Amino acid sequence: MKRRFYLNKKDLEETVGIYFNELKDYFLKDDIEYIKAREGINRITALPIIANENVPSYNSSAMDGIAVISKRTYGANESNPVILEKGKDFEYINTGYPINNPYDSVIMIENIEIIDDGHVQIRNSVYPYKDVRKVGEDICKGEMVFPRYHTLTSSDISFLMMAKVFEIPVIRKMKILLIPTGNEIVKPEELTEEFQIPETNSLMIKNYLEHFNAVVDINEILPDDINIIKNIIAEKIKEYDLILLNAGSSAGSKDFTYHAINDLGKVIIHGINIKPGKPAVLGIVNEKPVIGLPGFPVSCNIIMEDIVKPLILNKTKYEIYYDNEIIEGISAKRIHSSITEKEYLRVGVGKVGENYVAIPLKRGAANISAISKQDGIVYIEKGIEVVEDGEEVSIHLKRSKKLIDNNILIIGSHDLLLYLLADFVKKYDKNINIVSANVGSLGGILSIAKGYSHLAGMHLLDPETGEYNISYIKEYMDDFKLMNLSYREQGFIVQKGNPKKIKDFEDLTKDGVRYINRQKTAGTRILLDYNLDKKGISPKEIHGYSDEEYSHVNLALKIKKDMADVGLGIRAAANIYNLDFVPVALERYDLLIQDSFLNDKRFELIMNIITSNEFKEEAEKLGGYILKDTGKIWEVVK
Ligand SMILES: Nc1nc2c(c(=O)[nH]1)N[C@H]1C(S)=C(S)[C@@H](COP(=O)(O)OP(=O)(O)OC[C@H]3O[C@@H](n4cnc5c(N)ncnc54)[C@H](O)[C@@H]3O)O[C@H]1N2
Ligand code: MOO
Repeated sequence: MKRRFYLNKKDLEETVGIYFNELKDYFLKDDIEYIKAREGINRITALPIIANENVPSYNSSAMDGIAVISKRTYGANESNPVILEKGKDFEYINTGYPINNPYDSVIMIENIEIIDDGHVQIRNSVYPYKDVRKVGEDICKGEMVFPRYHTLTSSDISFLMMAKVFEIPVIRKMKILLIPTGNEIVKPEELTEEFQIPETNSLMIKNYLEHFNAVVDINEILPDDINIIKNIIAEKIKEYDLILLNAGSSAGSKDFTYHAINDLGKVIIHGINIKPGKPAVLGIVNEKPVIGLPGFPVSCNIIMEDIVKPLILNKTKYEIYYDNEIIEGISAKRIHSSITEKEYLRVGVGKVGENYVAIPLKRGAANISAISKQDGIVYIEKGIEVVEDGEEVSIHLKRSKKLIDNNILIIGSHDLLLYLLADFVKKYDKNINIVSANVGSLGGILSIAKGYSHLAGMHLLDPETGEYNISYIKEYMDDFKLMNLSYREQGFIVQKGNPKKIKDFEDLTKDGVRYINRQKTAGTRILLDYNLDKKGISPKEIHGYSDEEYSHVNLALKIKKDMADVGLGIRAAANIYNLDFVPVALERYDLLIQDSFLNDKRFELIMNIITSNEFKEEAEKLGGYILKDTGKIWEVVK
């Protein structure tokens, strides 16, 4: 056999690029298996995971104290206490207990004065749902718990249990076969001669790769016989996802790795410009990778770290979490904190222009979703009452900075297509996460103007022109680019069969109709107020006008749970709960784009996704979406 010289060595990055490109189809094909969610630690979701239950599943008390009817507490203050009667105005409850009609709020036991067995007195009024964990606060049934390619952590597993997801599709663990070769190589425990070499690499390789969730089998040691080596590769490649040969990668008279691989398949690269590690052989047999690792342990280890590890991460979409880096960033929100305690604020993080931006996640002690979403923690020290928006903060990262640099921040109005987009983005680049925050359309404009987000969703109707969004944005920005995501149907979300016969805005004022509203910064709220104004209806005439929810899905859930009869929202949210829907408007939902993001590769990816037929088909399945202008861009200059 001819000796093999490997003179045309390439740089490492180029090598990995060429090799991984040849393995494109191998990486694209996911091997999926279904497992018990409770056994899912460290596994990677293979498809989006949808919640089967609301978390929490009922309105529950967040404190020990009394359940009250908030209205009956109004007017209470230091000099004018209000007396409440047990059974009529309040009931004693503990943390976690359900809050049932007619009660809608909780007062902590510390804040009440007990008069006698049947009466208490309070000196502070409470608003509705104070210290109540509302049903679906963490996640609503039908919402996405995780997109595909999410590596499950310990808290994620508990979150899945709460959302009643008991079986999950995950990426099958990679099966790797390691074949030690060499006449002089023997098991360390069986050494008899001085010139024999203990076979120590395989343990190093196996123990290292198991960190990344791989299952590694060690073959018996093969002699330097090309036919024996070839036969084993040909047989085992049917069963394994990757074969590693050790050693025989260089130019010795018995170095058969190159020939064995090339005879059975194809060697893509032999020789890399690194030291140690240069003689590595990177090949493909049966469309699967077969790699010749150099024999010396350090050389072998370098190829493991720089080629085999990224290969496993690419194939299985496994994400490595780190939690030790501290970076400086700015807060995207004004945050009030307790002066007497140090607060651990969980945040999503992204890099917008030159700044790292920290977006506060849900703060409640019960909001497990915030652990799943956290990129880092900002500690707000004792004695600090307020962190201003834009103020510098130190962020203690919980995920690797390299991945956080890829995060796309979308702040603004809530829309279900953003979940779909998050999953598609993962599908095409597992290293990109979408971090979204729901602050309403107006909040979205501000987040772009202040440099806190890459994209912002909005749907703001200008009643004077009938145009969407542009006139509102102009109040804050002179030059900007706006892109259409979709048109969507807005309307009255009502109980199945529309028992209260809601057809128009006038019907909201009818006796016995309980309305549920959206928060003031929401485009949907503006749509309501615009219509009320046009029809001369005063908000006071609408029962429940001051009850607010922060998303379409949470609003629909309240109607499903019979906590309200009607609310304004999108058709897709009504569909999730099989509620009825009375269309009111077809509105334009756009994404405002941060300047520095326009020429970003990630923006190109988003464009490619949303204009694809695959995305459109999935979007239309949700109901109420029309994607005729999706991807269209409006450019506004002063
Ligand atoms: N004429 C040339 N000779 C060599 C070159 C070269 O460019 N021209 N490259 C050198 C470099 S660099 C390296 S690295 C080694 C790699 O050699 P191989 O991958 O072919 O490995 P072997 O020759 O079969 O073994 C070398 C050495 O590795 C240790 N070894 C092998 N298997 C194991 C194992 N399972 N456990 C522990 N240790 C192992 C052992 O010490 C072997 O002697 O080639 C240079 N030669
Ligand atoms: O390149 Mo070798 O891997 O120096 O020992």
